[in-house]
Amino acid sequence: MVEEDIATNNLLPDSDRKSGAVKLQIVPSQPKTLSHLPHRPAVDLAFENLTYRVKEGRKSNAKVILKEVSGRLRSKELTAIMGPSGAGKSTLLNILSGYKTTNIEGSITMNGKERNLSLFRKYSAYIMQDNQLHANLTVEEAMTVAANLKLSSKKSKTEKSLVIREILDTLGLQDHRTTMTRNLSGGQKKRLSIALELVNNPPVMFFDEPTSGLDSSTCFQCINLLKMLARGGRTIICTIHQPSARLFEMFDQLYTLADGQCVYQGSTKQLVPFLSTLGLECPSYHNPASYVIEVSCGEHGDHTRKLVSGILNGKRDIRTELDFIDRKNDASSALVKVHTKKNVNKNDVQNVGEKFAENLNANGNGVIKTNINNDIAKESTTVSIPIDIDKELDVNSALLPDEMLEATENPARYATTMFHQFWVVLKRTLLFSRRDWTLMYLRLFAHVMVGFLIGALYYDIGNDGAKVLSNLGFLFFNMLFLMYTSMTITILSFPLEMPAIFCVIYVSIVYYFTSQPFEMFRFAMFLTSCLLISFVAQSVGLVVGAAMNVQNGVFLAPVMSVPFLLFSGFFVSFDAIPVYLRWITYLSYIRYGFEGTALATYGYNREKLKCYQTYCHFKSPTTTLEELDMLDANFTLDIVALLVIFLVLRVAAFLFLRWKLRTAR
Ligand SMILES: Nc1ncnc2c1ncn2[C@@H]1O[C@H](COP(=O)(O)OP(=O)(O)OP(=O)(O)O)[C@@H](O)[C@H]1O
Repeated sequence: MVEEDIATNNLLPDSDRKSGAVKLQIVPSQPKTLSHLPHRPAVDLAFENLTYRVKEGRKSNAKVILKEVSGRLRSKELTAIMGPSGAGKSTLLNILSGYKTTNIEGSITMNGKERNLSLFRKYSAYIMQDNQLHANLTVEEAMTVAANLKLSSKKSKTEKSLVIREILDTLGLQDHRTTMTRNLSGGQKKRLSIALELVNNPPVMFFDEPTSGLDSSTCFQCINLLKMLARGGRTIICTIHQPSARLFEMFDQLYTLADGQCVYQGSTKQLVPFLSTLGLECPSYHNPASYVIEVSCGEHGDHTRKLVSGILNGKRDIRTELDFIDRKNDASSALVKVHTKKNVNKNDVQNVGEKFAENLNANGNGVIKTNINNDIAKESTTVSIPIDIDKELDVNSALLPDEMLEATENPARYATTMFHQFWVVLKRTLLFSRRDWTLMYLRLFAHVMVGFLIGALYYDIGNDGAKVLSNLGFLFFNMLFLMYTSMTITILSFPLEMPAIFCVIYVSIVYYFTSQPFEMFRFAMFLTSCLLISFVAQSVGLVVGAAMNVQNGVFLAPVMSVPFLLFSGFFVSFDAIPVYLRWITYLSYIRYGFEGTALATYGYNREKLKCYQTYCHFKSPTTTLEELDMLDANFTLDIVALLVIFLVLRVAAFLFLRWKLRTAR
């Protein structure tokens, strides 16, 4: 990563020293080559008459969030999407990135052709504001997971390590490769988010407020990095809230929205002259970025309509001064030309002015003053930055020339097989489990503690004919304990962890201390029932976690379990349940688990229990099963039922997740 060395005054030329200016030297500290990444074509994006509506309340009420906006985003350029709060920046970014796909009208093209969404998703990355990093992985581990998921499994381990090393070097994270991601600074986290996406070498990268939460120096480094990525041939688009003048001038292009319409599209340098053509003079020493937001907010009067028509709601693109004064071409026909012309050089930024040139006069605005200059960025800042960005940040991005796009148009959607992805994610999950203290040790502690407590409470009752009812209470408690410990943890910490080990430990402790029959097959049956209850309960947690938010889930999952507990056969035997309610017992997974453990302990011709009193009603295990209406029960059926419920719940969890993702779009 680029590092800033603020040189002391004595390193400055005499003139600067006298004026008190501090020079900021940008020193590239790392080699910047990304030559081992997969090759990708450069991608230009264009959108035309984009309208986005959301339904509010009754069907007839549709809120229009984007109103027929057009625009173009080019490779090799760093584009900022700016605008007042609520203007529609995030909405536009979500639509362009393919994150939102419904209720959209208008067209989006990729290198002049209609966008193929699945191809585009492969070629683009969307880095959200809150860095979605896994706290319990080191930088290198996180990168390895990304490389294993995103790079072809044909690539060897060494090749993948080379890619990782190269990216970490370029982004200045090599020294932090063994640091846990939770310990990284804000700027480093942002860089790691970018590094993780770079593995796939996406030619288009979207950033939602990449500078939020960063101090000014880190903001500068972050935007510098984005610029470096753009210079490598990528199309970099980010939303940004009122950047400083210094930051603003680092962007190549600006796309400004106000109230869902485009009020400016063009180079950052042309913003002030353009506004001036409409009679909006940005005062000297005023940040142009602030000024355009102020204008968009209506602080200088209502100019939105004037700006929208001045820029043709994004159909115009102000790249050079010529774009204001060229009256020869008709705007709409010029645009049509761009969209239909087959051999247009999409990356030729120099030609764009011509492509989008149109008659400003149509809007009743005169020729601009060409010498208008807002030089706040140059003169009011005491820190000048002598950086030749194009030279310093020369990144070989491994992007393909345009003509090779055809050859790569139909790549497989994922670089690796589903099984391989599953394996990588499983390994990562196991690693999390090992490292997550609360998840691992607290749960282990809870299971061991409760195991010993139950062992002490029900000590040696399993073979006592006088304590059979207590023993049944113990069997039922097992169901309760395993159900709640497995269920709630998945609602809270989606995705699933491994409840099996804890279940085995707990069951071994309580089985021994409560003196259940010491026969291997009975223990195996007991353990199988308990394990399946854990898995089923965990799946209930997954369904609830996938279907609703944590607050509702934590409340609803236990509440929803109450009927299953009531109909488990412990509180009311099957025959005593009203006929019209009996069907619920067939859905009660607790019933199958309880029945399984009861059969394991009292079924299969177990010999009579010991009796230390004159009369023990439950001396014969058959009597117990008879009282529980389990004489005809079948252990295999219980296991099959639990397996079916488990599978149904897993499928339901998957469907809920898919539904949730779809509705978010
Ligand atoms: N699903 C929705 N239902 C109703 N209104 C919505 C919905 N999504 C977005 N909006 C509205 O659309 C407008 C644009 O929202 P968006 O999040 O794109 O704004 P923004 O420019 O990114 O704002 P900010 O800078 O504050 O994040 C807002 O007024 C918002 O309330």
